[in-house]
This record gives sequence, structure tokens and C-alpha cells, in this order.
Amino acid sequence: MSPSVTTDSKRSGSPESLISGASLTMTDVERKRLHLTGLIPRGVCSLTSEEELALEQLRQKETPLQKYIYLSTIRNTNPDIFYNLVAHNLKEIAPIIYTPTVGKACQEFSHIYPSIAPLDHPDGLYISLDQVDNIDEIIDNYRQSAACKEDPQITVITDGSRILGLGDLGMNGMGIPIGKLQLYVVAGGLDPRRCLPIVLDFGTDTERYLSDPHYLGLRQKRPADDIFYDATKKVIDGLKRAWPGMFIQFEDFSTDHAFGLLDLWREKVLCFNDDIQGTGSVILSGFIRAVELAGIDPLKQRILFVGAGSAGVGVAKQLVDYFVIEHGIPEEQAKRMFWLVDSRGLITANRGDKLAAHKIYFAREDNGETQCKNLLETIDYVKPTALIGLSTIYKAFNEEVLARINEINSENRPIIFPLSNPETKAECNFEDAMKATNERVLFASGTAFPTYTTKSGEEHIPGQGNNMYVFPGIGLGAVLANPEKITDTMIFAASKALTKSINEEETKAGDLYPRIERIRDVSAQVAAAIIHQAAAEGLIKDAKYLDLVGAVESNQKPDGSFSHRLYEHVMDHMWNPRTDAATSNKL
Ligand SMILES: O=C([O-])CC(=O)C(=O)O
Ligand SMILES: [Mg+2]
Repeated sequence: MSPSVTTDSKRSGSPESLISGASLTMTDVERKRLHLTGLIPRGVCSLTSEEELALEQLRQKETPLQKYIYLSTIRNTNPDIFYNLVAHNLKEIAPIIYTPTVGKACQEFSHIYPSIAPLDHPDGLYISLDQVDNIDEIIDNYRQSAACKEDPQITVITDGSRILGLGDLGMNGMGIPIGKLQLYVVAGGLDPRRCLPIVLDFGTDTERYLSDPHYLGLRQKRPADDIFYDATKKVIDGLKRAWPGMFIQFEDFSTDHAFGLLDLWREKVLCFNDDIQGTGSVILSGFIRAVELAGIDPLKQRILFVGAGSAGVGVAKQLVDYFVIEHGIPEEQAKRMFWLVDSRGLITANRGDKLAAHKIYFAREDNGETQCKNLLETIDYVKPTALIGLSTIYKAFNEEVLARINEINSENRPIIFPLSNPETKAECNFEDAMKATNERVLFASGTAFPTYTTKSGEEHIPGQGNNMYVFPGIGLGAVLANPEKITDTMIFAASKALTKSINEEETKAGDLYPRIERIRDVSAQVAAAIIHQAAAEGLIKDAKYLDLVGAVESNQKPDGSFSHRLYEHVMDHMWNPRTDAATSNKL
């Protein structure tokens, strides 16, 4: 059995291949033993050379979707090459296997599935509404399949009802759990054989899919809430029966269900919602940094959120917690630093419409007769120092909006975070924000934008406030130390660990986030913070982790960073794909 992220003390760096079939890396001896002599070309390829060739092929593909399909094929046939390739070219490949291309791949999922489907080696569970009563059988089928060599440790689960900013994609949303789990492997060092993507195929309300003859999901409208919650309960209970310690990440559920599922399950199973808690945690981290650099008293910030869905409200609540915990002010006072805008304008208690439950917390009560109907009116009324977009409205921060924000913040650096993704939904881009603010903006986006060269020739890399900075570390910490649950204070600890992970060079450049190439190290720091906080809250029973955390207490550096035994233990337990060095050790 190969080492993986487990609670045992084995080291990672597995030399064992992820697939059992023929490989061009096999020596003559191995080929003879497996009766392959004469059936494959004579030459022996190193893993490095296979990886170089794969990169060459990848770069020849013309469109991002073609690249996605090519990478899916390598992942299914040669996962060691795939994970080495991604790890070594993360900046180039992350936008293909993840946002934004994964969004396009989801929209086309049923059309491309036949050419990428590993039918004899399933890529996850497709649980349809009419089959939830057979959940044990479905799990058993998976256990018997070639894909399941060991018990899964982690699942990313969606029902495809709110994929990125693209809406209800039904079963096609499966591309997201697959993509997120690939990042778990690359960024968080989870063992790919123990990652389980799941789609709840509960229908779709999108006509385009229902009438597409090639759509592979259940061809019906989505069910009513009671049926939805009953069916998800059957699935989660089934997963708990089969794999009690498994970490569950809820992903891309429609807003109400995202909050509903989290409320229902957060005390009962080891779970978290990436869009509410993960996105919130990363934005909080970038925000903490931006507030430090803005040049005004943090308590003078006036924060305007555009978009009040699950992500918008989730993020805003985390920022409230930050002001309460870090700046020691009462929650009511912190809450008054926030204004939220939805499609009907500024959210106020006396607006006249029935507010969705999750919006009530932020409804303003100090507006008197004022009701702002649109963003510009709201900006003039609020005079925000920070503008945060989770609206999925492309260019909602248009020239006029950016110009107003610049004027209002002439004495301090404005914070502008267009967080919707993919790019076709982003509220503005980095270049527009830089130009409109005389290059003073403190910027983070949900999707990646190109580097901007200033008038004086300096290169500025925009911060990408994507949840990929924390979910791999949160999952890694959860899988390693197996706390009873994930609490808000653990998520808060993840944000702080992310802010602290910024190194000297990044600090000098004024970056809000670490460089993506350092993601593995960042994930280890986040995982260590998660474990540390969980132990402090009495949620970990494993004595080894309590000892390691004890060592943290006695060795903690003044800045609270985690360069100590716990961090090293986490690093040691991260999975790595096979490399030539490991292969030759083995032969
Ligand atoms: O996947 C991403 O890039 C971020 C995310 O979770 C979402 O937008 O739903
Ligand atoms: Mg998501």
C-alpha cells in the first residue's frame, strides 16, 4: 500500500504508480515479466521526458477547451505525468483545469464526456434523484471498481445548481468536483486515489440542457425543497455509514441550499462549504492585507458589497467577524461598516419587499427615507472606501463607477475586489481598475487577470482571491487530524495563516496574496493553522496531534508562524506523484 495523507507516520513521495497498466517507463525486465516485449516501442522513456512531451502536446492545442480535454485524457491514462505536469506548470495549467476553463468544460460536459470518460475507472459518483434510495449499492459499486483502492478521505459534492457564476448546469456541474479535487492533490498534497468527486444529479431548471439531445443528466426539473433535503440526507447518511471520517466539501449549490445544507450538517459531520466559508476566508485574508495598506484607520472603512447571494453574504459576515475579533469592537458597530446591494438596490429594512432570510442580517436601518435603486446612487450615498463584487454582473464596476470610487478615495488607496468568476462575469478587470485609480488600487479578483505594467515600467501581479488558497489546506488539516467538525474560528485561523504566509519578496511588491507557485507551502501553513485551532477548541482526539500542537505552543515564533514540528509533519504527509528519482529507487 502506498503512503498517502493518513494519520499514520509514513512519509509521502509515493514511488508506486497510480495505474497498474503498461508504461513506457518500464525496464526490459518489467516488460518481460508483464509479457509486453514487442507490444510497445523498444525505447524506454523517463517520466521527465514523458512530461516534457505532454507539455509540448498541450501547448499545441489551440483552444483552452482542447487543452482541458487533452489534460483530462492524460489524467485518466497517466496520472503521475498529469500531476507532475500540473505541479511544475501551475500558473499555466491552473486556469485550464480550474477557473475559468473548467466553467466552459462544465457547460460542454455532456458533449465532451464520451471522449474523456474513464468508464472502467470511474471518476466519481453520479447519484441521480431517482436512485438515492440505492445509495448503499452505488457506494458498493464504487468500492468494487478499479478506481477505489482505498477508502476515500475527501469528497467534493455539488448538485450543479450554481456552477461558478454560470447558473444551473445540472449534472454537467461534475466538472467542478473533479477540478477542485485535482487542486486538492496538487496544492494540498491529498492522495488522488482517496479523493471522490460526487454530483447529485437532481435535474436542472435550465431549458438548454433539458432540450439538448446529448445531455447526460436526469431530464427533469429540480425538486421542491423537502425532496431536495430528504434526498441529500440519504446520500450523506450513506456516505457516513460507508466512510465515517470522510471530509465533505459542499460546492456550488444554489444560495439557499448552500446555507441550508451547511446549517443542517456543520455540527453533525466533518464538512465545510467552499463558496461560503472558503471564499470568505480568502477574501478576508486579502482584505486584512488591503486594510493594512489602505492608509486609513481600519475602523473608518466603509464597505460596499455588490451582490448578496451565498458568497456575498458569507464573505461579508466573515469581514464582520474580523473587525469584532481583531479590532475588538461590538458586532453591531462592525455590522454598520457594511452596505449590501442586490438587484433591487441598497438592502434596507424598509425597502418594501420581503428580504430573503440570509439578507436580513445586513439590511440597513439607518437610511430613513433614502432608498438607492442602483449602484451609482448607492455609491454617492455610502461613499465607500472598499467595493466588493460578488454579483456575477460583467463590468458592473464600469468606468463611471470606478471614477467615482477614485474621487471618493483621493486621500487613501481604494480597495476594489471584483470577485465574480469566470472572467465573463467579473465586475471589472485589473487594467481598468489600475487606470481609473492612478494605479493606486488595492485589487483582488475571483478570476486571474494579466499582469499590468505601470507607467513607470513596474510589473504588478493582481491578487486572485480565489478559494484555492485555503480549501486545499483546510481539507488537508481535516483529513490529517480528523477534528470533530470545522468551526468558524478554524476558518478564521485559515485566513490569518494565509495572510501570514506572504513572504518578504511578496510583501515588498505590496501583494495581497502569495504567489500561486508557492501554493503547497501555503496549504501546509493553512493546514497547520486548522489543526492548531481545532486542538485549541478540543475537537481533536488523536494524541499525536495534541502532542504536535503542544510542541507548537512551546516553539511558536513571535509572529505566530508555523515553522515547527506541526508544519513539518503536515509537509511530510503530503502526497507526491512518482518521479524519475523515485522510479529508479524502485527498480
Ligand atoms: O471555483 C472557483 O474558482 C471559485 C468558486 O468556488 C466559485 O466561484 O464557485
Ligand atoms: Mg465554488
